[in-house]
Amino acid sequence: MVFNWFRRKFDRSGSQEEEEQTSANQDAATVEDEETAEEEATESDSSPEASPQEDYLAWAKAAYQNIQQQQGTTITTDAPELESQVQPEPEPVAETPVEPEPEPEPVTETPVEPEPEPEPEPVAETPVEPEPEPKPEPVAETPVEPEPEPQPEPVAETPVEPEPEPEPEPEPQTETVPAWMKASEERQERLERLKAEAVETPVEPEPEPEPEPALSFDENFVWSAEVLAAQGRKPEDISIEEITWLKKLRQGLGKTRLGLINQLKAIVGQGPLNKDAVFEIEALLLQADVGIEATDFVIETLQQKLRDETLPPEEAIAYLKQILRDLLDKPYENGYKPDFIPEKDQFNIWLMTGVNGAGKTTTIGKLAHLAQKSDYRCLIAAADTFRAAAVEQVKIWGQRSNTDVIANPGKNTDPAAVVFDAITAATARNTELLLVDTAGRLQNKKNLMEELSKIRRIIDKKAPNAQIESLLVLDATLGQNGLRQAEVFAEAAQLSGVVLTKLDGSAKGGVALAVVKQLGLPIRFIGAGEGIEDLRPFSSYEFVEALLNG
Ligand SMILES: Nc1nc2c(ncn2[C@@H]2O[C@H](COP(=O)(O)OP(=O)(O)OP(=O)(O)O)[C@@H](O)[C@H]2O)c(=O)[nH]1
Repeated sequence: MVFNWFRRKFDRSGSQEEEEQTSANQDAATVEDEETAEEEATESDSSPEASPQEDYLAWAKAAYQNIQQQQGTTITTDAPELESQVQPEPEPVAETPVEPEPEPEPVTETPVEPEPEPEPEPVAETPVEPEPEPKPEPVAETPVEPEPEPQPEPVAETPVEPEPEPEPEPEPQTETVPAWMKASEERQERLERLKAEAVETPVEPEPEPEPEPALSFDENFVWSAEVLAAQGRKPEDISIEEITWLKKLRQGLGKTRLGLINQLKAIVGQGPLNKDAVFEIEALLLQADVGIEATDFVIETLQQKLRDETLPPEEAIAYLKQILRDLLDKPYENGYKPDFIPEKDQFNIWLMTGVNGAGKTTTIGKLAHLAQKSDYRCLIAAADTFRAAAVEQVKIWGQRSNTDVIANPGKNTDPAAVVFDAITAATARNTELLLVDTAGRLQNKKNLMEELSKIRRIIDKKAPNAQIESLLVLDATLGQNGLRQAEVFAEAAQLSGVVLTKLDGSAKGGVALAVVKQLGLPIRFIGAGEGIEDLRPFSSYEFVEALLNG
């Protein structure tokens, strides 16, 4: 079954929460009437005072059964066992946190791939032979690396390093680089890119778009179901992809949430905020990289409310959530359209900008995959010609997402020329979404502006009727530093919004609020992992729930 993420329904305002909750309760009751009469469900049905939590639980069960049916009952976990798991409040979730798969990544070997096919085979050979076969030279094949050293895979992000092998330093690699490679900066960059690539390839062997992997009726499932129910969704409309994503989002924001929620609960709900409380909240928010402007705004708004009314902690937190959602949705009041969906049967061009390393290429691959899955005709333009390696990297993601890539094989080609070619190809193929990779590392703002505006000119001339959007890709782990870089892009490109990447495992999830407050841009997509499925459209409701709900 194809699930269209672009057209997925979700509540943006969160303002209908109560209304939706009632409707969720009704839905749950209806399904229970029709479906198997589980004791629990019957209880909540018959009790006119069923707590919202019980209702959500019933709703979650109905959704769970529905997904089971969709999947031909491949899921094993028994619902009864669930009761015991779900009753406890979401508090202790803390353990589940982050690192969805602390795989040790057998990165080292892969880098040499000249054309790392999306197929898992190349990696399959390399890994440590399970059986010490009597074969003569099992190891001999792997080391045939032509150029870069077996290398230390410094890949800063993945601190997983299985075994610090004999070569611990990231430096030695510089020494061992052949002289010809040191010769030019371009070569150095190429080497860097190969290393970066090494991180991605191993992701391959993971089960990718598999829909069935981790579905069990556990606390995460119930949490996800509650989030969906609160947005007015019906149990029969829920897709396993949504549950999988919400779980990932919640786990990804685990670190940030842990740093916030318990302390906040303890502080708010004690009446008007005194000086100490203000300091504490300020420190908590700044620690989560919410930024000064957004932090001030949040505290002021909260303080105002708490001066007017005495709220118990739960209500104070609910109000705080509302403040955060309003802040995240603010750009829609300032001219940015709330829906960010490529128009079907029209030509849409999305320019992807951002500094190298922010996750631009990965995002393009994930977006292409999302577009393919949502039934769009998609094409990628490899217009980051500033770094030769970037083109190869985009091509790999093109293969992974089954999307053609238009590139110019020449060196130092004009990016605008690549865009020109890509538009020609897109027009001939009746493409609906053209994703354009652009250079992130130009020497200065002037160059960047010139290049982006040249690309825009070409697009305007060659595709005057296209719907053009410009997205800035930002690395959440950089927090405030990333924002500084972003300001340059915000000036250079007429941005339509931001893609926030690497939210998984970052304790700086609050940077989303800083992005919106400081740049005035809406967040359009968020990335919470390196896999092709790990990027989804942004929902302020779901984000805030993942940030502050147990
Ligand atoms: N954990 C995590 N890693 C990510 C995410 N998005 C991207 N990455 C990783 O970030 C690293 C850099 O990603 P790229 O897509 O190459 O970034 P880029 O430099 O902007 O792309 P180029 O301009 O082609 O260099 C890679 O190792 C990605 O796997 C994410 O959401 N979560």
